[in-house]
Parts: sequence; structure tokens; C-alpha cells
Amino acid sequence: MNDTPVVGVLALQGDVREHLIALAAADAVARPVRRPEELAEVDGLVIPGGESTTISKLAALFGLLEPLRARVRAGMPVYGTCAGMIMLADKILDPRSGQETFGGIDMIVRRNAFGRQNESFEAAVDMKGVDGDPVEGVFIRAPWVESVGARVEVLAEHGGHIVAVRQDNVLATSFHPELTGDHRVHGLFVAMVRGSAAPGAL
Ligand SMILES: NC(=O)CC[C@H](N)C(=O)O
Repeated sequence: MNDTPVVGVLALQGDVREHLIALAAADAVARPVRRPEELAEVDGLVIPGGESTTISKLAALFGLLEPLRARVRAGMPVYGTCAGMIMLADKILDPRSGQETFGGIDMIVRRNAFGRQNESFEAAVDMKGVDGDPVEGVFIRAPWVESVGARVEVLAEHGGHIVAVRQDNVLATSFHPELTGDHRVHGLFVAMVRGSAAPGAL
């Protein structure tokens, strides 16, 4: 791949702009993705935080559910934050009726596990694959990971709960690095897109 990968941000709902800025700061060409034709043109994709039930509905409406599932299966690197993490789980513990995910990580997530909007918090999180100081984890109605399959690498925990994981080409965090101005997690993802951060090497 050339040195500057093109990384899309799924732009159906959620904090799209913040991810576009963080990806550009991490040396990717970043662009919003709303249509299957746009999905076909990116080397990697970020699924932002927002509301997973809304993202699920809009993805079906925009004809993106199947094309996106197919690209994840084909090995396209994908990174989901918060609602994006939920969208990448093979299973949701407490889904709304009809709520679908793209899947990609053999895990079960619990939505809103850390509490409601007014219980949002920040915490220092030590994350495997991110050198130096802990990352500032911003948790907003965040999910946690209840359980993972054998192929899932746990990258971070907070309060005894799994909050960052990777399975092969798919990365997910309960928290929102795009809101902190610290672009190291996006840097890790861009390295995955470039093919320079192999699974198990973190
Ligand atoms: N900040 C977020 O992305 C919140 C996620 C939200 N609780 C959901 O279930 O989708």
C-alpha cells in the first residue's frame, strides 16, 4: 500500500468530524463514507460513537449492512469507538429489538454498561499497542465487553472490565480517543491499515 492510506469514517450518525480530524492528524487521508460506492474506495474505516441503534437502522437504510460485513470479512481494517464498538460485536447482550451489528469481533458487549449520560467520566487507561503515558479514556454511556472468544486480544481494561480489544483486522474501544487531541490510538489504527501493526505484535 502507498504511504498515505485512505481511511473512511462511517458518516450516518455520531461524532464523524472529530474522527476525520484525528485521522488526518495520524497521517491518513480521511473522508466520510455514506454510500456503498464510497465504502469501496477506502482502505480502512472508522465507526464513530453515537447511538448504535440509530447507526444500525441507517446502515440498513443506506444499503451498507451487507457490503460492510463483506469488507470486514475480507480483511479491511475497521476501528469502532463506543457505539462503533457495539456495531463490531458479533453479539449484543441487551440489543433493542431488530438491532443489527456488522460484527467482526467474537465478543459479547453490554450497552450503556458504565451508566447513563450524566455518569460519563474520564479515566487514564493503559492500552497495549500505545506507547508512553496511559490514554485519556472518555467514557460516554459506554459499553463494556462482557466476554471474548479465543482469537480476541484484550488491549485494555478499566475497573475490571474489558474496554479495548482487537481481533485480526478489527479494533474497538469503549472510549473516545477522538475527543482528546491525543492521536495515538488513531495512529495505531492507521498503522494497521498500512499493514505495519500485525495482530499479536502489540
Ligand atoms: N457515546 C456512545 O457512542 C454511546 C453509545 C450508546 N450507548 C449506544 O448504545 O449506542
